[in-house]
Amino acid sequence: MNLNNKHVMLHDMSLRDGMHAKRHQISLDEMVAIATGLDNAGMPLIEVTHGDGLGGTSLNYGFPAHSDEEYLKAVVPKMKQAKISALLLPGIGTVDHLKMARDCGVSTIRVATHCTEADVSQQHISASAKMGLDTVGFLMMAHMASPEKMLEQAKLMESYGANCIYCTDSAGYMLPDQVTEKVSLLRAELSPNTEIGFHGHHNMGMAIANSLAAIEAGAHRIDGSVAGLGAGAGNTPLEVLVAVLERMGANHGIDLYKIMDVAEDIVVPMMDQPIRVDRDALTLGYAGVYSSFLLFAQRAQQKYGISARDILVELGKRGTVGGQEDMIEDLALTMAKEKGLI
Ligand SMILES: C[C@H](O)CC(=O)C(=O)O
Ligand SMILES: [Mn+2]
Repeated sequence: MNLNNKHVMLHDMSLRDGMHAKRHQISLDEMVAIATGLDNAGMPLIEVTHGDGLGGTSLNYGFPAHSDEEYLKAVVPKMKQAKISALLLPGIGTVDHLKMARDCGVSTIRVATHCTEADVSQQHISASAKMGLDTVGFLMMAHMASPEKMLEQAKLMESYGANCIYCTDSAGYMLPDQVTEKVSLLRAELSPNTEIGFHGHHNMGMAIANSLAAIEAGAHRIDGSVAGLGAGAGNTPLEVLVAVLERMGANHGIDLYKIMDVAEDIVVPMMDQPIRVDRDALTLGYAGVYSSFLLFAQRAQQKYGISARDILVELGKRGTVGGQEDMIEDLALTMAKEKGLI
């Protein structure tokens, strides 16, 4: 693989996907400390919001320590060079949330839908594009759609005004060949002005390999998080990816030692649990389950005595997708009844 002189734009997820791993309880001081460290290390783009995007605060998704607005107002003014992005899932976030984020100084809006439901993104993508924001279409659970289906959905998002389309491996299920197939088709068939991005999860230990495959196939924006702070076994660990890109001669613009220090000195000490490929996280990847279901399944295990692994396998069989968090407890309850545990 030759990535020599390839230009890669890294996008940090610690303060958004990492919110899942922290049950949305990151403090304002922690947010500012991580964002400032990343800014100093040269990170060009940092995502800040509830784990489920703008407006995610709810019983279904979890109540955060602070509102999106409080987080954004704390972080944005402290940035010297980094820009801030916000995620928005139609049905959770509204156009009012989008305006609030713009008013707080957010430069990039990423509108996320399940990989076969891009048509629900029209209102938010066009509103963001009309506001002149960097507008990204984020196709989640990409392993559940064929490359052709992904392309069809990506074209919809492009037609609504997105200037970048993401292939999002929400379940950490994909293998490098599948990433290559999907990203190459998007790169070949979308407008040359439309950027391609890749968002990986490390549930099968493939996040670095998948990110490299995506870059080789034409992706320019690559998501990851410091020390992997993110849902499931975490996102692509950025300090590791930076070291690999450095060795491969790619242009990433990040100071390796500075990002290593953010990982080791700030992020790892604030983790509630080690973020690693343990048996539950591995099950997410193996069974193709949405990474943010991990802690929900583990809580259901505590409550009903059914192993998180069994719950996750069943969720995979049923083809559950993001937004169906309420089904996890329901399923655990049914399984516990069937086993005579309650
Ligand atoms: C709302 C999700 O956490 C978005 C994401 O990061 C993914 O699908 O992966
Ligand atoms: Mn994710």
